Amino acid sequence: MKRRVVIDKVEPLSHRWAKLDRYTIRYQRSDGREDVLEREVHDHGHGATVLPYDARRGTVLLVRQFRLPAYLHDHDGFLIEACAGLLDGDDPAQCAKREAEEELGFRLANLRFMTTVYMTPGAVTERLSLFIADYDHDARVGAGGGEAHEGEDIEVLEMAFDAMRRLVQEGRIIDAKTVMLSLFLERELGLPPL
Ligand SMILES: Nc1nc2c(ncn2[C@@H]2O[C@H](COP(=O)(O)OP(=O)(O)O[C@H]3O[C@H](CO)[C@@H](O)[C@H](O)[C@@H]3O)[C@@H](O)[C@H]2O)c(=O)[nH]1
Ligand SMILES: [Mg+2]
Repeated sequence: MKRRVVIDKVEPLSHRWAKLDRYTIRYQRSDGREDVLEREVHDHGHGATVLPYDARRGTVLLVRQFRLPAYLHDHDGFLIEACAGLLDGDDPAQCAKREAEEELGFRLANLRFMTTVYMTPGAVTERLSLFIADYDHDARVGAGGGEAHEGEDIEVLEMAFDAMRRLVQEGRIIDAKTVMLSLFLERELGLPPL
């Protein structure tokens, strides 16, 4: 069978922290005709994210940090999110555990893989792996907060899972991975709607 996609040209537009390339492709449409398309693709690697849950206290751990892209578009920029990070050579589960220690200051147990999703498939190559895990206060390994020398300034939030669910329902948690993880944990716990 003839290939539907042929990459004719890749032009680097910016190769700094992330890579932005302009691709010229020949794409065979479903009606059989061929289109020549230009698409700009952003590549900063893949990532992992985790929502830790303390079943005894009914609490979750989240982070709040400044996100410039949100600030530029109708938000104060301080998003409430699940802890997350770029893989940096680790596999997704190792990455989730490492980021939990760096950003939250907790060692996680019983990490459960939920799914891997494309966050922005029209423009960004990233695949993000989602996990839920257990934590408790005996597994504290540090203050959290992230890597200050890399410009991270992360506030750790601990709240009742019900409070998190309300923030999602009210549209005050609007980070996609965080909303997804809230729904996964809700399903895992078999909770009725709020
Ligand atoms: N120099 C430079 N550094 C950057 C830039 N953008 C981010 N960084 C730095 O790169 C690091 C990224 O931190 P991580 O904790 O590894 O990732 P994240 O920003 O939390 O992103 C995670 O969640 C995102 C989705 O919400 C994901 O897109 C991402 O892949 C990852 O999983 C931080 O130290 C940040 O300061 C940039 O344009 N330039
Ligand atoms: Mg992070």
